[in-house]
Amino acid sequence: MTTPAPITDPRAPAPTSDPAAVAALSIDGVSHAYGARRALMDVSFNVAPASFTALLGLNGAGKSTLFSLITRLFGIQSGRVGIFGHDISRTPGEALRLLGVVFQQRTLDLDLSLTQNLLYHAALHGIGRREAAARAAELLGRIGLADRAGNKVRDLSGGQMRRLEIARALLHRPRLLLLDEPTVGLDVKARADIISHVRQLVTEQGIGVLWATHLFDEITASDDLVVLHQGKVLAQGPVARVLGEAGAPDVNSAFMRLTGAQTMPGGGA
Ligand SMILES: Nc1ncnc2c1ncn2[C@@H]1O[C@H](COP(=O)(O)OP(=O)(O)OP(=O)(O)O)[C@@H](O)[C@H]1O
Repeated sequence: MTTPAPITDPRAPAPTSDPAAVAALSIDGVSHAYGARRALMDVSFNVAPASFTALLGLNGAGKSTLFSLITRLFGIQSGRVGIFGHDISRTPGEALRLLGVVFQQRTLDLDLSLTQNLLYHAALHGIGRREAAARAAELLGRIGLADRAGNKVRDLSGGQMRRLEIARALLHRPRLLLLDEPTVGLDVKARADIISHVRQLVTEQGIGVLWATHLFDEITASDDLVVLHQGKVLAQGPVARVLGEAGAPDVNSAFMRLTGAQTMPGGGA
């Protein structure tokens, strides 16, 4: 992959005297219920710009529900979600323009080429065809798939499809990227490639990342961590602080102590 150029998007939020003061994502007192089933209870946390925040939780913790609220698939029942200070309920256009998403389920059209998938998505964002073609070519180069541009997506491996989905999520140059368990079903090498690619987006382009996972080994000491369990945030902050507060030597043990779990969500599978 080539070194990406920094993004200079005129639609990025106006700089403030302290840009770090504006969270890439702010979740403030968000609750959600499916009928009588309460999926999220008073969830609050922030994702800083240029940070990698891991949202760690077992199946059913509420991660996908939270993503559905942030992306406005579901209406917000209570609480507030902001993206770079834009309330997603009150100014959704401004907020969503700054957001890129990779959903848990693949959403590529398998019978279209890689380029066609990207151009289709760019058109949905109102990006002109010439500009879209240039961005698509650049992004395919970055994910090492330039030589496959005209191939059908059906012929890609699972890891290559994921990389293409990440490229697609970046086409409109978002400043915040959400990924919902993006390495599920991938082999060890493909997982490592995806994680290192996304970490590069943080360090080289300043993108704020929220990475939902149930796998401890995807989390590193320099990350921010949110532990979500049965719809509640049990701990949050830099990994070192969470470990200190839990009195645990590693994320695995901290998770066990915080949740009282007897079995672990997985560390390497
Ligand atoms: N459409 C729905 N109708 C009713 N209950 C739902 C619905 N979607 C999710 N739930 C419930 O809400 C809770 C949170 O589920 P959610 O899918 O958000 O968790 P998750 O952490 O993303 O887990 P997974 O990784 O398995 O998707 C679970 O108890 C789940 O059964």
